[in-house]
Amino acid sequence: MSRLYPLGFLLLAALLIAVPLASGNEYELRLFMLFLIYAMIAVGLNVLVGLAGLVSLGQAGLFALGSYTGAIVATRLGFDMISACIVSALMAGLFGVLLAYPTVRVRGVYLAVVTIAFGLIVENVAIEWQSLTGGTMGITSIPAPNAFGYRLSGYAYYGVLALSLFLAVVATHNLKVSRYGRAMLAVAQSETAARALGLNPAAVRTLAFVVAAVTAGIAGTYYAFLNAYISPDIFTFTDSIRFLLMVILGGAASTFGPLVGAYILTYLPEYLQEFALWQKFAYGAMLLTVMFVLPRGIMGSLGSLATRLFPAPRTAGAGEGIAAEATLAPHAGEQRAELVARALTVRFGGLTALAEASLRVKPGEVHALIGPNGAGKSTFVNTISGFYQPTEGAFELDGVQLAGMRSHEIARVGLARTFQNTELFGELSVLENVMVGYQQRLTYGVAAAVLRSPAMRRQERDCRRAAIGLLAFVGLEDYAHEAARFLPFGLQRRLEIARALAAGPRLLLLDEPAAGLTTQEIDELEAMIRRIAGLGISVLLIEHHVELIMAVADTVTVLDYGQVIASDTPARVQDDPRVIEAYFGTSGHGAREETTS
Ligand SMILES: Nc1ncnc2c1ncn2[C@@H]1O[C@H](COP(=O)(O)OP(=O)(O)OP(=O)(O)O)[C@@H](O)[C@H]1O
Repeated sequence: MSRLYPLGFLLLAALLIAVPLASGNEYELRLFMLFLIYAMIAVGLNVLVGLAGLVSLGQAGLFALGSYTGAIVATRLGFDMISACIVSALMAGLFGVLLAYPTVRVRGVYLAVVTIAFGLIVENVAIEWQSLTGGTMGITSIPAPNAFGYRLSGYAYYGVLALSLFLAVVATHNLKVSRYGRAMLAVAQSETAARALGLNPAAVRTLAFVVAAVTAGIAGTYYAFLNAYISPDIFTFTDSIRFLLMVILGGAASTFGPLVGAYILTYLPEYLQEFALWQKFAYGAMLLTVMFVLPRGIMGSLGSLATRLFPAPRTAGAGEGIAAEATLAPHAGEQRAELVARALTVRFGGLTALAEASLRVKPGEVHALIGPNGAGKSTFVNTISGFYQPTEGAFELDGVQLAGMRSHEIARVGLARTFQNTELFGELSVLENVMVGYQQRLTYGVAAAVLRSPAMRRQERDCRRAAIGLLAFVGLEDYAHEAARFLPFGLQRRLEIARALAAGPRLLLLDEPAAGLTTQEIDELEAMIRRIAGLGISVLLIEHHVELIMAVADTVTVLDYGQVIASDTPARVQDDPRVIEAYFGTSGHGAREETTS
């Protein structure tokens, strides 16, 4: 599929050049320029909706903000169109940050309501703040499009719009295939896993909101200059719905989809005008039909079809990968990590899930944490990885105090984890899942991503090669381009381990990695844990599978009712009467048998 993108960009450029040559009159050209402006909004909104998975129904508010800002600085301060665009981009970007803030607490339908409220507020401010906005009369006599003191002719202005749209499509596409696009997709699919890999969801979502806001703001200023007149009734809630529909109809997350959606939703109402009475009905019915037949939008569905017809090889290119040992050793080999938890207490209301639990994972060892159901193992894991905050107590990794840190900050210190119920990014490929794990080691910025700078390409290449090597390490190189959700369960568990390793941890926390695996898969897991430990990575293993623990653990700590009742070598622990008592309620049985969870 990626081979088709250059062709798509070429086709888009050819179309943008051909249209003004082919358009018969000024009205046609003007309508096409309106489409270019709407397409710009849709392309930016696609980053928010398609990549970050957030729904905004307030885009008309940002469009209005850009329009009014541009119109005000142009009419009152004499700014030319380019300077007006810069001011409105900054203004809209600022509001993008403000709009992103509620996502810390609300998502889905609640976020949609917040964005609707924003759109309504902008509309009302535009009506009520008469001295600035002209109230319902709006702002008239906006100067003709101009740049650097020169007035732009109709065709020159078309050129500016076409170039801006083309650059917006290229920039958002580059963002999509960079670490930022991957981060957005990852956060949208599993925020928990993304945090555990060191991604800050708030920052990722803010970037998506800012991109969507800035493009809408610039489009707004272009609109004001095209129309020479703006008023509040041009930016209604219905427009916000239309912008969102452009993205969904064209194909959310696809590079060219929003253009197709914007084209249809700009021209369709025009074509349907002759059916006066039936116009709205026909419009709605057509949309419904398309969405029913093509649920992933037009370009999204075409993309899926192309992938089915011309499937890419599932496996990664032979010899492309960097050996996992080379990727992991510099981070783990030199300094083996020590985790120390001191008197950790976690209470949920009246229930004490952990009671002054202390534990020390010695540098380079495999340390197993066991205990009957409800003993507090998951609570311990979730606490030291930052998903729960301890009520009391402290814990540190190589002397760095972790208590009070958030999960993504702890991940960045060098602790990576897997999950009891696997938390993969299901829609991403197996390779991309591991590349998200590698994310923290990439250092290029947003500008480098948008421009596809040499540094960005080099780092991406290294990331890809390291990810392929890690897939080979866990035996998944043959599934590199398969969507993660299609992997059998046993392989999903392995993928989670590869992804966690990609983060370059010094301590790897495996939460019941053997649950649901076959005997053969457990044997392979055992070998894998040994190899990981062999690289100098300390491992904390939460497990019920006694045989596995006996085989790989250097130390076993036993929890019961939130308290540590034993911590010793596997052999000593399994003969400890308190442990036998905890597991069987009597000291008469041996604890050698495998327990079940
Ligand atoms: N978020 C939570 N809110 C309230 N109580 C919780 C929460 N998480 C765990 N608990 C309670 O804390 C106690 C310890 O649970 P935890 O899940 O840590 O045990 P576990 O040893 O991991 O059990 P299992 O082997 O079944 O996974 C249980 O009584 C559980 O009900």
